[in-house]
Amino acid sequence: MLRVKDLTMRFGGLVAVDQVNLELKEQEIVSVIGPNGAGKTTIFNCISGFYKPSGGEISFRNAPIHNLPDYKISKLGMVRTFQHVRLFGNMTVIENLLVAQHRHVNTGLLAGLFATKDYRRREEEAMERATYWLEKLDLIKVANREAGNLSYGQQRRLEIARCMVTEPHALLLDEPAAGLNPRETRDLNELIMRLKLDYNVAILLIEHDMGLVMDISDRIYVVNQGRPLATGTPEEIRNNPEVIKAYLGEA
Ligand SMILES: Nc1ncnc2c1ncn2[C@@H]1O[C@H](COP(=O)(O)OP(=O)(O)OP(=O)(O)O)[C@@H](O)[C@H]1O
Repeated sequence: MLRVKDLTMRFGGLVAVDQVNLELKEQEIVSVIGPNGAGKTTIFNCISGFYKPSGGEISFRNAPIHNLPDYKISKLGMVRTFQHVRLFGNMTVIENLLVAQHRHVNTGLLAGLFATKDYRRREEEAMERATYWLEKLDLIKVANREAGNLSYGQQRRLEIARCMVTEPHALLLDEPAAGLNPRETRDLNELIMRLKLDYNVAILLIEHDMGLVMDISDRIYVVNQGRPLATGTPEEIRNNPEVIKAYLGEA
């Protein structure tokens, strides 16, 4: 579904990502791990169209995407969350989910002005999807609260809901467990598994919580100083001497 070939990203003289290859298949959970500053978020920014890569190729569902801007990539069905929550803090929870869908589906201005039948049907469907995901993510009781007033854990769930209302094929999660307590992390673990199994979403994950990574990943890529270091199953990665050295070297 997603193929990254020889991805390179330079910032001036700094090579933040150096010839990284990566693949995400249907219904897979794949994690990208590595010490701080390894280049993980930069890889995500290139894949999701926030940065234009300096080199390499990225394809999604057999179409090249490395020259596309972020909004076009999300329309193709690949959406992401951010390391630092980015919601519309002054809008209500439900409004955040409706806006996400408006930006995704092109509803013409005229159709909106004249409230055509087709427009009303799409509005209803958007509301149904929003309600469905609020229930799934235990946010229905706060549907009318301003997003900025939610607890941190709720905001992180809302970010995932905001992705899921667009019914994506692939979901990129940037440190979803950061700042969560152990119970919230366990719920997140369960949720990510459900997204894969029940909604057929392929998931690419950046995460520092090794318990979560080892538990849910089908495969793991390790990057160090922008370069690929190892790839394999959780078991293989856990026992890889190069990986152990890279992590211990950091400590
Ligand atoms: N926009 C940018 N301009 C210049 N340098 C950048 C930019 N974004 C990232 N970098 C640099 O690229 C390198 C990789 O950063 P990146 O944020 O991708 O690492 P990371 O693995 O996601 O780190 P962390 O685990 O701390 O989030 C770092 O040296 C960083 O300073």
